[in-house]
Amino acid sequence: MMQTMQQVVTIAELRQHLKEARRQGKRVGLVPTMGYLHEGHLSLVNEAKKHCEIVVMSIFVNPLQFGPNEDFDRYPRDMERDLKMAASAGVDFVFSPSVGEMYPQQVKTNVSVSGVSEPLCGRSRPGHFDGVATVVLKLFQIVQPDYAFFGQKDAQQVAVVEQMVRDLSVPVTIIPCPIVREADGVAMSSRNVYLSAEERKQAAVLYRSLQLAEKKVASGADLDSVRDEMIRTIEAEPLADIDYVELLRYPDLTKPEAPEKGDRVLIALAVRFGKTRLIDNVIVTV
Ligand SMILES: Nc1ncnc2c1ncn2[C@@H]1O[C@H](COP(=O)(O)OP(=O)(O)OP(=O)(O)O)[C@@H](O)[C@H]1O
Ligand SMILES: CC(C)(CO)[C@@H](O)C(=O)[O-]
Ligand code: BAL
Repeated sequence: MMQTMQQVVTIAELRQHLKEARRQGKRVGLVPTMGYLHEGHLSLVNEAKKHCEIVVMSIFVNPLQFGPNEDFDRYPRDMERDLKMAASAGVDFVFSPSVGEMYPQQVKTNVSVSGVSEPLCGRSRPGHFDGVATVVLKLFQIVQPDYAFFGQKDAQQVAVVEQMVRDLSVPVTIIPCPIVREADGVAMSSRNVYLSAEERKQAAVLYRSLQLAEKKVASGADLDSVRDEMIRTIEAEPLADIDYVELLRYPDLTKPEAPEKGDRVLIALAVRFGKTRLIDNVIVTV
């Protein structure tokens, strides 16, 4: 019989439910999100259901990972809609704590992963990955999942979480999941709702530039010249304002002199359209 989904807002209550599930020998999967769900999030739930009998989705807009001038206050939120979508995707528990439940006192502990947190979004959003690592470790402590599911759209986030799990021997298996895209190639993202019609149209250049680069890198082209060509392609759209375009070895995120056969290269970008900052990437094996 299909179990009905439950929304849980306290750590204590969630722990109680999961203790019972674990006692029955069920595997627990965690899908961490910030809500305002779309097909990208639901693909993580689908994957989780393949591995686990119990799927927990967290919905929490984590203030620790937003800079002072970022969009924490205006981040899109719609819990009613999210609950309906999560239920029809087959989530068992939505964990949606308040900020006060997660952080009842000023947080004095910071989880900081050096190296992989530093380039790309780490450079543009100082402190962001400390906030991510801290909340993800806290969610792991609360849920104690067997598996946790993360989208490759945030490829650097996957690298940071995997490094943290290895370094701290966290007993969880991380499953990275492929990027889900709209028909024109734009990666699904909660922040796409901020885009005007014209910005949304021009945003299709991001995946076009990634596809172009993917082909060139796979056939051994020089990485700096691929980067230059991507920048020219993106800048042809008048509303696109580049934050970064980088090609780095994955998952250590170091700059390869010349990639060797078999190396994985992350081609990553962050581009602003008006006030909206979009990220996207592809990973190519040379
Ligand atoms: N298009 C997508 N395909 C696959 N996974 C995705 C996609 N978009 C988000 N995810 C994953 O869902 C999880 C939760 O992400 P989050 O709630 O921040 O969504 P988001 O759409 O990326 O939001 P944002 O607009 O903040 O970037 C992350 O692991 C993220 O990588
Ligand atoms: C993993 C995460 C839920 C932590 O707040 C967030 O960074 C996200 O949505 O990718
Ligand atoms: N998925 C990324 C979360 C953030 O932008 O803060």
